[in-house]
Amino acid sequence: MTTAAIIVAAGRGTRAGEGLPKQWRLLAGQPVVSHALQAFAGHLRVLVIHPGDRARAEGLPAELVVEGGATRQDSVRAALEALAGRGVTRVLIHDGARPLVSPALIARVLGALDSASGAAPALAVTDALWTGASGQVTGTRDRTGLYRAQTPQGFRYDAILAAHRAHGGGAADDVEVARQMGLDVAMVEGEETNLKLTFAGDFARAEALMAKGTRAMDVRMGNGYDVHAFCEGDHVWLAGVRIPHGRGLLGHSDADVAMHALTDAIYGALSEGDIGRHFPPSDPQWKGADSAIFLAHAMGLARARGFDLGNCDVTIVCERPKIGPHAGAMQARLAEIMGVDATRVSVKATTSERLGFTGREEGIAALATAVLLS
Ligand SMILES: Nc1ccn([C@@H]2O[C@H](COP(=O)(O)OP(=O)(O)OP(=O)(O)O)[C@@H](O)[C@H]2O)c(=O)n1
Ligand SMILES: C[C@](O)(CO)[C@H](O)COP(=O)(O)O
Repeated sequence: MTTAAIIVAAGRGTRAGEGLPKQWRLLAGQPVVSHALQAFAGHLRVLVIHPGDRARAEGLPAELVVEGGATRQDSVRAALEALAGRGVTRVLIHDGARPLVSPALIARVLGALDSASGAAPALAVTDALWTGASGQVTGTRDRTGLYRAQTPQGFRYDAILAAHRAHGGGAADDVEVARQMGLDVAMVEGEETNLKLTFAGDFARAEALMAKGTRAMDVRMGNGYDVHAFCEGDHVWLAGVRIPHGRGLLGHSDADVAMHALTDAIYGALSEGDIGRHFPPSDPQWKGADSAIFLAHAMGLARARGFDLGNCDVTIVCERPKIGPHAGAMQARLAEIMGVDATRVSVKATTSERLGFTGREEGIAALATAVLLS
């Protein structure tokens, strides 16, 4: 299942006043939209920009950059069209001007999408509602059943693309577009901290929230250890990299001992047992399997629970093959599978000074530690 995250950032931010459009101003040292993009790491991120902002978008963490249109709705439509034919099944549509969206909120929307064609966060209106004119209160309104809509708004991709194509324009958000097409949209609990930067004064509030951390951070740590024996062969797979070697490694899957240790560390951090629980060695379908499947599954479980990888550290114990020349490629491959920046991944190696089974070159061992943050 491929989930795309569309981050709309093609507006001009006129209500926020003079200067750079709000999504390009700095918040905690980074452009506002960069915070929003980072929150969706691991998904196929589409950044929608104004045609004049190409240079500003360079180097931002987005897999696709698309030019938006005159309205928010046009911008979303441009991104949905750009995703056609890419195998996307679900899409999360988020304002680039909401930099404080949390992993837990994203997980709630995705969770609700499992049983609905649309899902979006909202907060019940808690203040009294008035009408007013010329600085005077002119009336009151019943607030029962009224909600403030937030993003990300999540949908089945085909359904929301069809809804946008059929819509005549003028919708405030994608829930309105979806509902006009008869799609059901489930509501999940929004967050006060998930504010949309709209007026100049909102920046100070967002900066303060960032400085103190918007919520208690949940930190989980796990470790993993694995061993595979050498057998006949001409290569080994280690941390997703194929290394020519005079022997192979024995295992039900591709016997990637380093990837298995890391996968177990993530399962450990989630109290989810180990690879054997999720991919039993007795099941023939995993014979010769690419261990990337296991690592991607563990990270998928983590994200479904609102966690992302803080960092991980893998140590491979062997006399040979020499790991140093391959460590960079291993780091890059593990990061790619987990959908994180390579700076969060460390791969190193040690010999055991010719002692024990690794010293006698009977097999390879690997240890890993992973920290998950929510
Ligand atoms: N043509 C547009 C208009 C808006 N947006 C994006 O939609 C989000 C929510 O819109 P809003 O807060 O209204 O942003 P602006 O339109 O930029 O603000 P303003 O109305 O003050 O000009 C923002 O991330 C904005 O960049 C967009 O991608 N394309
Ligand atoms: C989509 C939205 O963020 C939902 O609250 C909002 O409608 C977009 O901002 P705007 O100020 O209405 O353009």
